[in-house]
Amino acid sequence: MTTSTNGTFDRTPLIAGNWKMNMDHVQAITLLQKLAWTLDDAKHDFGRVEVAVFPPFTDLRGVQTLVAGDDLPIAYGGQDLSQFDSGAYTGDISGAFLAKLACKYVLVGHSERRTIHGESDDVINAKVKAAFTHGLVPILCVGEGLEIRQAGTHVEHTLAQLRADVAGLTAEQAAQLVVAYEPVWAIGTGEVAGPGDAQEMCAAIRAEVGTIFGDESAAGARLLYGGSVKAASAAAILGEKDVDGVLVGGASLDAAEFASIVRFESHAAA
Ligand SMILES: O=C[C@H](O)COP(=O)(O)O
Repeated sequence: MTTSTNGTFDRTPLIAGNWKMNMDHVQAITLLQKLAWTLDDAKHDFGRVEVAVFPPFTDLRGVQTLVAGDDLPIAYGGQDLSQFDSGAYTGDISGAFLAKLACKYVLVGHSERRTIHGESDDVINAKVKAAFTHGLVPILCVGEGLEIRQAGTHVEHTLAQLRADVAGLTAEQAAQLVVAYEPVWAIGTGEVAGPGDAQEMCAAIRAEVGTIFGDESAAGARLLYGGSVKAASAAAILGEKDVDGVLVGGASLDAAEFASIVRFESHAAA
């Protein structure tokens, strides 16, 4: 199966910016406007390389208003959702609320949710299903910690997470899924997994999706790499054939840096 060869992509690349717990609702508007202007100046072709941002929940209404008002071709989504639809779940956010705000995507199972909030694969599996129930595309995050990487069992570990998190999906849902491989040891540390590491895992994930759901799902699912991605490191990672995009944390808070990650990919694809 071919994915990206000489700049031709079988799947639309996705460059996603996870703002984490940064940017209040006022700062969010400034950042998004700057990003939109920078990409507009660069004549970015959004049909060729998709751009999405993941602001905190409190920013989403403002983001929706700006995107709709200025007709911005930038997608957005929540950083998490509840596995439940509604009810007595203090502090949680329903996928229905995200859908009502015209979110396209939602992050599920980010390593910070797994470690800080103790989310299990069962919960993450329920959240992936809840996303589909509400018409959101889940960006499922998987990846190993440093000890597992050092033990050399990172592929096995990550595929076990994947299997648990996608259990019970249909082949059609799996074909729409986005999976972000984020080695925990590379998140916010400045340590970037090499392009070869990203490709190794993305190829393994694609093969596993094929084994579970069939070839069509494997060909449709988009696989991202995340972990200390900067403009300087993005191009080489995005040049790997099974890597369909990047999930960017820190560097997405700087409009110019994030835009150059997006633009480099656009140029590579041209
Ligand atoms: O969701 C994004 C990842 O956690 C990567 O974050 P980072 O680019 O700051 O390392």
